[in-house]
Amino acid sequence: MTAAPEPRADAPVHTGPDAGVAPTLRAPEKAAAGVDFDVCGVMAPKDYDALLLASFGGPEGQDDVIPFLRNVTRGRGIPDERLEEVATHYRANGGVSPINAQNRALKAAIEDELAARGLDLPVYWGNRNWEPYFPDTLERMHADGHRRILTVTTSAYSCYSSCRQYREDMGMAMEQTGLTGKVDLDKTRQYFNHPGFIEPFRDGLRADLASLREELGDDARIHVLFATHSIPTSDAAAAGPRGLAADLRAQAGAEPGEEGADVYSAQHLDVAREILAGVPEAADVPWSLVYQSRSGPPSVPWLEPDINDAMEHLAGEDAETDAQGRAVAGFVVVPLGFVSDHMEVLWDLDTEARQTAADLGVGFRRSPTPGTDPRFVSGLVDIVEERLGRREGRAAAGCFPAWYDVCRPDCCTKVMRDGTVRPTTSAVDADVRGLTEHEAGTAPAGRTEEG
Ligand SMILES: CC1=C(CCC(=O)O)c2cc3nc(cc4[nH]c(cc5[nH]c(cc1n2)c(C)c5CCC(=O)O)c(CCC(=O)O)c4C)C(CCC(=O)O)=C3C
Ligand SMILES: [Fe+2]
Repeated sequence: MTAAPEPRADAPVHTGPDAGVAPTLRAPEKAAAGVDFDVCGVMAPKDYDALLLASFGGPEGQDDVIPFLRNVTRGRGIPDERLEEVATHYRANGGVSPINAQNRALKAAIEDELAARGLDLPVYWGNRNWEPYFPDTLERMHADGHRRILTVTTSAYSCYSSCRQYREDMGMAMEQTGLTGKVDLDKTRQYFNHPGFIEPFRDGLRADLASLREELGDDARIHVLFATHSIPTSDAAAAGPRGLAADLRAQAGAEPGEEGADVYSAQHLDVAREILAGVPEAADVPWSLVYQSRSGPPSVPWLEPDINDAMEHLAGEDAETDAQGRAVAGFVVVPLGFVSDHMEVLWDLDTEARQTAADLGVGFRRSPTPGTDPRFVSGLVDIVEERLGRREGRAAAGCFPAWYDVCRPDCCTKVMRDGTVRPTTSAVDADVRGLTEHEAGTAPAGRTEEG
């Protein structure tokens, strides 16, 4: 048995939206004519005939909880004790995840926005882990006559769980339903850096800082925690297209394993800075990027520090005071990793982290996620309009350009425990294995890869 590594409790502390070394992506190369994507991952506009809102899914009652958790963790070796533990989060809420109601509301908001723009594009909803499942939704869409489907997911960043796993589950659903080759199934770009995703967080941070200052006094030391989902460090290292993490490390001077040395944490740091750049009231407030909702065996390293460990480190008995001799008096938590206030937010932040703050005797605020904020909804529809060829330019804030419509070679790869690589949609992996990136641009999009 190898001992599990000590969890890291401290997070690098930053002040202000200091840009650091801005990473840039490789200069785009243009693909050969006649293909519908180029090496930069921009897909030529298509006349899509339906939208698929793709999400995680969640249980609708106590009887659904364990079957849902088995779906989520199938084949990934999450210990039963962890499932029982996570089940209690859902059980405390009547066995109901808030995520389905949130997705119904988001779907309705997208429909309204499409209608307001005169776009006649029916919206369907499907999930990875609960009803309505992808295969059922895709069969329905096909039966309703749709052949060119554009998917919008409720996941903003790049990593296996937030991007590729969606594409794989859609690829599996296409094979399972026999729709491969009969239906075009594309996916919108990851939108972590779209202004419509970022702006709502600014309002939340501004309001929560003000309210915490009102409670604690203007001189109180406040620390902002930008919280996202932890992932295995191996997933973080593999996030984004092949080679990009190495480019980032070279440009940012970060060592492997350090914050910003992988695409996942670099995207989050950049969004944190962009949120701060729009909140002058937070200019002098120290902040950190922290992680939540770790699972999996302790022997497998995940991104750290955990939010609770970081709070303890920053505000516990052994914490250091600042130059004015002040201890941390309160935390504002900005859940920048999430799209809606689902169970991971309600439990891990509003229940656990809030309790940690209470135990430490410090103030606590948790800012809202974008949810159905009109700016967020409008941003998603802007991205849809990009893909329909109805919109010039691809809005993107911060130091990364607009992300890829078509995932780049080896993007967020994960080899399954049984050694297989699963089919995907919206990617070029199979086509470029063993080829140069440029040659990849001549291969047809959407082919499946064999393990
Ligand atoms: C990056 C990321 C996001 C953010 C991006 C996005 O939003 O997509 C996310 C979202 C979510 N994660 C969710 C729930 C769960 N995630 C789990 C497990 C895992 N998540 C992972 C990563 C992520 N997860 C990983 C690497 C695992 C372990 C391996 C695996 O099994 O893949 C487990 C299993 C039990 C456990 O926690 O160990 C559950 C129940 C819900 C639904 C909440 C609700 O019901 O309201 C949502 C939106
Ligand atoms: Fe990806």
